[in-house]
Amino acid sequence: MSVLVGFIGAGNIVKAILTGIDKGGKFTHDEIAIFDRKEDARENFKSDGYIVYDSIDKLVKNSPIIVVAVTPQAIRSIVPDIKAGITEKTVLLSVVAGISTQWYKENIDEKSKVIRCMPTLTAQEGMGSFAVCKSEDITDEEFKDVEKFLSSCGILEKIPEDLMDEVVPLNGSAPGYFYHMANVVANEGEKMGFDKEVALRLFAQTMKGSAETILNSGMSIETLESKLRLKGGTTIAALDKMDELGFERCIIEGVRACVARSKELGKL
Ligand SMILES: NC(=O)C1=CN([C@@H]2O[C@H](COP(=O)(O)OP(=O)(O)OC[C@H]3O[C@@H](n4cnc5c(N)ncnc54)[C@H](O)[C@@H]3O)[C@@H](O)[C@H]2O)C=CC1
Ligand SMILES: O=C(O)[C@@H]1CCC=N1
Repeated sequence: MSVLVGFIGAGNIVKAILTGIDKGGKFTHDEIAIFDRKEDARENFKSDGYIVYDSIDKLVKNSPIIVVAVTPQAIRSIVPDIKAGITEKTVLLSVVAGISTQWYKENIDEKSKVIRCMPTLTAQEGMGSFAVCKSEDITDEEFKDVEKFLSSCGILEKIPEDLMDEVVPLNGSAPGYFYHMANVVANEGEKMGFDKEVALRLFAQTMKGSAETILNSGMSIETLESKLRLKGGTTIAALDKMDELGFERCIIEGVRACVARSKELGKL
Protein backbone atom coordinates (compact mmCIF):
# COMPACT_ATOMS: atom_id res chain seq x y z
CA MET A 1 0.00 0.00 0.00
CA SER A 2 1.35 3.45 -0.87
CA VAL A 3 2.10 5.86 1.94
CA LEU A 4 -0.54 8.52 2.28
CA VAL A 5 0.62 10.78 5.08
CA GLY A 6 4.15 11.49 6.33
CA PHE A 7 4.90 13.26 9.61
CA ILE A 8 7.99 15.41 10.24
CA GLY A 9 8.28 15.44 14.02
CA ALA A 10 6.38 12.98 16.18
CA GLY A 11 5.91 14.69 19.53
CA ASN A 12 2.84 15.32 21.65
CA ILE A 13 0.42 16.54 19.01
CA VAL A 14 1.35 13.87 16.47
CA LYS A 15 1.07 11.08 19.05
CA ALA A 16 -2.40 12.41 19.97
CA ILE A 17 -3.48 12.54 16.30
CA LEU A 18 -2.11 9.06 15.61
CA THR A 19 -3.89 7.61 18.65
CA GLY A 20 -7.13 9.24 17.46
CA ILE A 21 -6.59 7.93 13.92
CA ASP A 22 -6.15 4.43 15.38
CA LYS A 23 -9.38 4.77 17.31
CA GLY A 24 -11.14 5.95 14.13
CA GLY A 25 -10.04 2.72 12.44
CA LYS A 26 -9.98 4.18 8.91
CA PHE A 27 -6.21 4.20 8.34
CA THR A 28 -3.59 1.54 8.93
CA HIS A 29 -0.05 2.10 10.16
CA ASP A 30 1.39 1.15 6.76
CA GLU A 31 -0.34 4.22 5.31
CA ILE A 32 1.50 6.52 7.70
CA ALA A 33 5.19 7.46 7.58
CA ILE A 34 7.27 9.21 10.20
CA PHE A 35 10.56 10.95 10.65
CA ASP A 36 11.54 12.28 14.06
CA ARG A 37 15.08 13.36 14.84
CA LYS A 38 15.07 11.14 17.95
CA GLU A 39 16.23 7.65 17.10
CA ASP A 40 14.38 6.00 20.00
CA ALA A 41 11.13 7.61 18.85
CA ARG A 42 11.76 6.28 15.32
CA GLU A 43 12.41 2.79 16.70
CA ASN A 44 9.18 2.86 18.72
CA PHE A 45 7.11 3.87 15.71
CA LYS A 46 8.80 1.23 13.58
CA SER A 47 7.96 -1.49 16.06
CA ASP A 48 4.34 -0.27 16.01
CA GLY A 49 4.22 -0.96 12.26
CA TYR A 50 4.53 2.60 10.96
CA ILE A 51 6.80 3.31 8.01
CA VAL A 52 9.83 5.09 9.40
CA TYR A 53 12.44 6.95 7.36
CA ASP A 54 15.90 7.92 8.49
CA SER A 55 15.80 11.34 6.82
CA ILE A 56 13.30 14.08 6.07
CA ASP A 57 14.05 14.16 2.35
CA LYS A 58 13.23 10.43 1.96
CA LEU A 59 10.01 10.90 3.92
CA VAL A 60 9.03 13.89 1.78
CA LYS A 61 9.87 12.13 -1.50
CA ASN A 62 7.63 9.20 -0.56
CA SER A 63 4.60 10.91 1.02
CA PRO A 64 2.08 12.95 -0.98
CA ILE A 65 0.86 14.64 2.22
CA ILE A 66 3.49 15.88 4.65
CA VAL A 67 2.42 16.97 8.13
CA VAL A 68 4.93 19.54 9.38
CA ALA A 69 4.84 19.08 13.16
CA VAL A 70 8.08 20.41 14.59
CA THR A 71 8.09 23.44 16.86
CA PRO A 72 8.18 26.94 15.36
CA GLN A 73 11.68 27.26 16.83
CA ALA A 74 12.87 24.22 14.83
CA ILE A 75 11.19 24.83 11.52
CA ARG A 76 13.98 26.78 9.83
CA SER A 77 16.39 23.92 10.43
CA ILE A 78 14.30 21.47 8.35
CA VAL A 79 13.86 23.70 5.29
CA PRO A 80 16.87 22.34 3.31
CA ASP A 81 15.71 18.74 3.84
CA ILE A 82 12.13 19.51 2.81
CA LYS A 83 13.48 21.25 -0.30
CA ALA A 84 15.56 18.19 -1.12
CA GLY A 85 12.53 15.91 -1.16
CA ILE A 86 9.60 18.06 -2.24
CA THR A 87 7.82 17.55 -5.57
CA GLU A 88 5.25 19.73 -7.32
CA LYS A 89 2.54 17.40 -5.96
CA THR A 90 3.56 17.44 -2.29
CA VAL A 91 0.91 18.87 0.02
CA LEU A 92 2.38 20.45 3.15
CA LEU A 93 -0.09 20.19 6.02
CA SER A 94 1.38 22.50 8.64
CA VAL A 95 0.27 22.37 12.27
CA VAL A 96 3.01 24.78 13.37
CA ALA A 97 1.62 27.70 15.37
CA GLY A 98 2.26 31.09 13.79
CA ILE A 99 3.90 29.90 10.56
CA SER A 100 2.01 31.27 7.54
CA THR A 101 1.43 29.91 4.05
CA GLN A 102 3.53 32.82 2.79
CA TRP A 103 6.40 31.65 5.00
CA TYR A 104 6.41 28.27 3.20
CA LYS A 105 6.22 29.98 -0.17
CA GLU A 106 9.15 32.25 0.70
CA ASN A 107 11.33 29.66 2.43
CA ILE A 108 10.60 26.47 0.49
CA ASP A 109 9.10 27.19 -2.90
CA GLU A 110 6.75 29.79 -4.33
CA LYS A 111 4.73 26.86 -5.71
CA SER A 112 4.47 25.01 -2.35
CA LYS A 113 0.98 23.65 -1.79
CA VAL A 114 0.05 24.44 1.79
CA ILE A 115 -2.82 23.57 4.10
CA ARG A 116 -2.54 25.07 7.57
CA CYS A 117 -4.23 23.36 10.47
CA MET A 118 -4.50 24.29 14.13
CA PRO A 119 -5.20 20.93 15.81
CA THR A 120 -6.01 19.99 19.39
CA LEU A 121 -4.62 17.39 21.74
CA THR A 122 -8.21 16.13 22.11
CA ALA A 123 -7.73 14.35 18.76
CA GLN A 124 -6.36 11.59 21.00
CA GLU A 125 -9.93 10.65 21.93
CA GLY A 126 -11.29 11.13 18.41
CA MET A 127 -12.49 14.55 19.55
CA GLY A 128 -10.05 16.80 17.73
CA SER A 129 -11.20 20.24 16.65
CA PHE A 130 -9.18 21.20 13.59
CA ALA A 131 -9.23 24.74 12.23
CA VAL A 132 -7.97 24.66 8.66
CA CYS A 133 -7.24 26.98 5.76
CA LYS A 134 -5.68 26.21 2.40
CA SER A 135 -3.68 27.98 -0.25
CA GLU A 136 -5.41 28.59 -3.59
CA ASP A 137 -3.29 26.00 -5.39
CA ILE A 138 -4.66 23.11 -3.29
CA THR A 139 -7.11 21.15 -5.44
CA ASP A 140 -10.46 19.95 -4.11
CA GLU A 141 -9.20 16.38 -4.33
CA GLU A 142 -6.08 17.17 -2.30
CA PHE A 143 -8.17 18.95 0.30
CA LYS A 144 -10.59 16.01 0.47
CA ASP A 145 -7.71 13.61 1.21
CA VAL A 146 -6.57 15.78 4.10
CA GLU A 147 -10.14 16.21 5.30
CA LYS A 148 -10.67 12.45 5.24
CA PHE A 149 -7.56 11.89 7.34
CA LEU A 150 -8.26 14.56 9.96
CA SER A 151 -12.00 13.96 10.19
CA SER A 152 -11.32 10.38 11.24
CA CYS A 153 -10.28 11.83 14.62
CA GLY A 154 -12.23 15.07 14.95
CA ILE A 155 -14.20 17.87 13.36
CA LEU A 156 -12.92 20.40 10.82
CA GLU A 157 -13.80 24.07 10.57
CA LYS A 158 -12.55 26.00 7.57
CA ILE A 159 -11.41 29.46 8.56
CA PRO A 160 -9.67 32.32 6.74
CA GLU A 161 -5.89 32.31 7.05
CA ASP A 162 -5.90 35.77 8.63
CA LEU A 163 -7.57 34.20 11.71
CA MET A 164 -5.06 31.37 12.16
CA ASP A 165 -3.35 33.15 15.10
CA GLU A 166 -6.68 34.18 16.59
CA VAL A 167 -7.97 30.59 16.55
CA VAL A 168 -5.17 29.25 18.78
CA PRO A 169 -6.84 30.30 22.07
CA LEU A 170 -10.15 28.84 20.85
CA ASN A 171 -8.87 25.37 20.08
CA GLY A 172 -5.11 24.58 19.98
CA SER A 173 -4.22 25.96 23.42
CA ALA A 174 -7.62 25.59 25.03
CA PRO A 175 -7.17 22.05 26.42
CA GLY A 176 -4.38 23.58 28.51
CA TYR A 177 -6.82 25.92 30.25
CA PHE A 178 -9.23 23.08 30.97
CA TYR A 179 -6.51 20.82 32.34
CA HIS A 180 -5.23 23.64 34.52
CA MET A 181 -8.71 24.49 35.77
CA ALA A 182 -9.46 20.83 36.48
CA ASN A 183 -6.21 20.50 38.41
CA VAL A 184 -6.93 23.61 40.51
CA VAL A 185 -10.48 22.43 41.26
CA ALA A 186 -9.38 18.88 42.06
CA ASN A 187 -6.63 20.15 44.38
CA GLU A 188 -9.21 22.24 46.18
CA GLY A 189 -11.46 19.17 46.31
CA GLU A 190 -8.62 17.23 47.88
CA LYS A 191 -8.15 19.92 50.53
CA MET A 192 -11.86 19.61 51.31
CA GLY A 193 -11.51 15.87 51.90
CA PHE A 194 -12.02 14.18 48.51
CA ASP A 195 -9.69 11.72 46.90
CA LYS A 196 -8.12 13.79 44.07
CA GLU A 197 -9.00 11.18 41.42
CA VAL A 198 -12.65 11.19 42.52
CA ALA A 199 -12.73 14.98 42.41
CA LEU A 200 -11.11 14.95 38.94
CA ARG A 201 -13.60 12.39 37.61
CA LEU A 202 -16.58 14.35 38.88
CA PHE A 203 -15.25 17.62 37.48
CA ALA A 204 -14.06 16.18 34.15
CA GLN A 205 -17.36 14.41 33.49
CA THR A 206 -19.09 17.71 34.25
CA MET A 207 -16.80 19.52 31.77
CA LYS A 208 -17.56 16.89 29.15
CA GLY A 209 -21.31 17.14 29.78
CA SER A 210 -21.18 20.95 29.74
CA ALA A 211 -19.46 20.83 26.33
CA GLU A 212 -22.12 18.39 25.06
CA THR A 213 -24.93 20.72 26.16
CA ILE A 214 -23.26 23.65 24.37
CA LEU A 215 -22.92 21.57 21.21
CA ASN A 216 -26.13 19.53 21.25
CA SER A 217 -28.88 20.90 23.50
CA GLY A 218 -30.06 23.48 20.96
CA MET A 219 -30.03 26.07 23.75
CA SER A 220 -28.00 29.26 23.49
CA ILE A 221 -24.98 29.71 25.73
CA GLU A 222 -26.86 32.55 27.48
CA THR A 223 -29.83 30.26 28.21
CA LEU A 224 -27.55 27.57 29.55
CA GLU A 225 -25.79 30.08 31.81
CA SER A 226 -29.10 31.46 33.03
CA LYS A 227 -30.20 28.00 34.17
CA LEU A 228 -27.49 28.09 36.81
CA ARG A 229 -27.89 31.69 37.89
CA LEU A 230 -30.45 30.93 40.60
CA LYS A 231 -31.04 33.98 42.76
CA GLY A 232 -29.36 33.44 46.12
CA GLY A 233 -27.91 30.15 44.86
CA THR A 234 -24.50 28.51 45.07
CA THR A 235 -23.49 28.94 41.42
CA ILE A 236 -24.12 32.65 41.44
CA ALA A 237 -22.12 32.88 44.66
CA ALA A 238 -19.20 31.21 42.85
CA LEU A 239 -19.55 33.27 39.66
CA ASP A 240 -19.91 36.57 41.55
CA LYS A 241 -16.75 35.84 43.53
CA MET A 242 -14.89 34.83 40.35
CA ASP A 243 -16.02 37.99 38.58
CA GLU A 244 -15.09 40.12 41.58
CA LEU A 245 -11.57 38.65 41.31
CA GLY A 246 -11.35 39.37 37.58
CA PHE A 247 -12.47 36.11 35.92
CA GLU A 248 -13.53 37.78 32.68
CA ARG A 249 -10.46 39.99 32.49
CA CYS A 250 -8.29 36.99 33.23
CA ILE A 251 -9.76 34.97 30.35
CA ILE A 252 -9.69 37.89 27.93
CA GLU A 253 -6.06 38.73 28.70
CA GLY A 254 -5.09 35.05 28.44
CA VAL A 255 -6.74 34.81 25.01
CA ARG A 256 -4.93 37.95 23.87
CA ALA A 257 -1.55 36.73 25.17
CA CYS A 258 -2.04 33.47 23.28
CA VAL A 259 -2.75 35.27 19.99
CA ALA A 260 0.16 37.66 20.53
CA ARG A 261 2.53 34.74 21.13
CA SER A 262 1.34 32.97 17.99
CA LYS A 263 2.07 36.12 16.00
CA GLU A 264 5.52 36.37 17.59
CA LEU A 265 6.29 32.74 16.76
CA GLY A 266 5.57 33.51 13.12
CA LYS A 267 8.33 36.11 13.15
CA LEU A 268 11.11 34.02 14.73
N1 LIG B 1 0.91 20.23 21.63
C1 LIG B 1 -0.22 20.71 21.16
O1 LIG B 1 -1.30 20.54 21.77
C2 LIG B 1 -0.26 21.46 19.87
C3 LIG B 1 0.87 21.67 19.11
N2 LIG B 1 0.79 22.37 17.93
C4 LIG B 1 1.98 22.58 17.10
O2 LIG B 1 2.55 21.32 16.82
C5 LIG B 1 3.96 21.43 16.73
C6 LIG B 1 4.59 20.34 17.59
O3 LIG B 1 4.15 20.52 18.93
P1 LIG B 1 4.33 19.35 20.00
O4 LIG B 1 4.05 18.04 19.37
O5 LIG B 1 3.58 19.76 21.18
O6 LIG B 1 5.89 19.50 20.28
P2 LIG B 1 6.91 18.36 20.78
O7 LIG B 1 8.09 19.10 21.27
O8 LIG B 1 6.21 17.40 21.67
O9 LIG B 1 7.27 17.58 19.42
C7 LIG B 1 8.12 18.07 18.45
C8 LIG B 1 8.82 16.86 17.85
O10 LIG B 1 9.62 17.32 16.76
C9 LIG B 1 10.83 16.60 16.79
N3 LIG B 1 11.84 17.37 16.07
C10 LIG B 1 12.48 18.49 16.44
N4 LIG B 1 13.34 18.88 15.49
C11 LIG B 1 13.22 18.01 14.49
C12 LIG B 1 13.84 17.86 13.22
N5 LIG B 1 14.77 18.71 12.81
N6 LIG B 1 13.46 16.83 12.45
C13 LIG B 1 12.52 15.96 12.86
N7 LIG B 1 11.92 16.02 14.06
C14 LIG B 1 12.25 17.04 14.86
C15 LIG B 1 11.16 16.41 18.26
O11 LIG B 1 12.06 15.34 18.48
C16 LIG B 1 9.76 16.15 18.83
O12 LIG B 1 9.45 14.77 18.85
C17 LIG B 1 4.33 22.84 17.17
O13 LIG B 1 4.67 23.59 16.04
C18 LIG B 1 3.05 23.39 17.80
O14 LIG B 1 2.88 24.76 17.52
C19 LIG B 1 -0.39 22.87 17.46
C20 LIG B 1 -1.52 22.68 18.18
C21 LIG B 1 -1.58 21.95 19.42
O1 LIG C 1 1.49 25.97 23.00
C1 LIG C 1 1.83 25.94 21.82
O2 LIG C 1 2.71 26.70 21.38
C2 LIG C 1 1.13 24.99 20.89
C3 LIG C 1 0.31 25.68 19.89
C4 LIG C 1 -1.10 25.46 20.30
C5 LIG C 1 -1.01 24.53 21.38
N1 LIG C 1 0.19 24.22 21.63
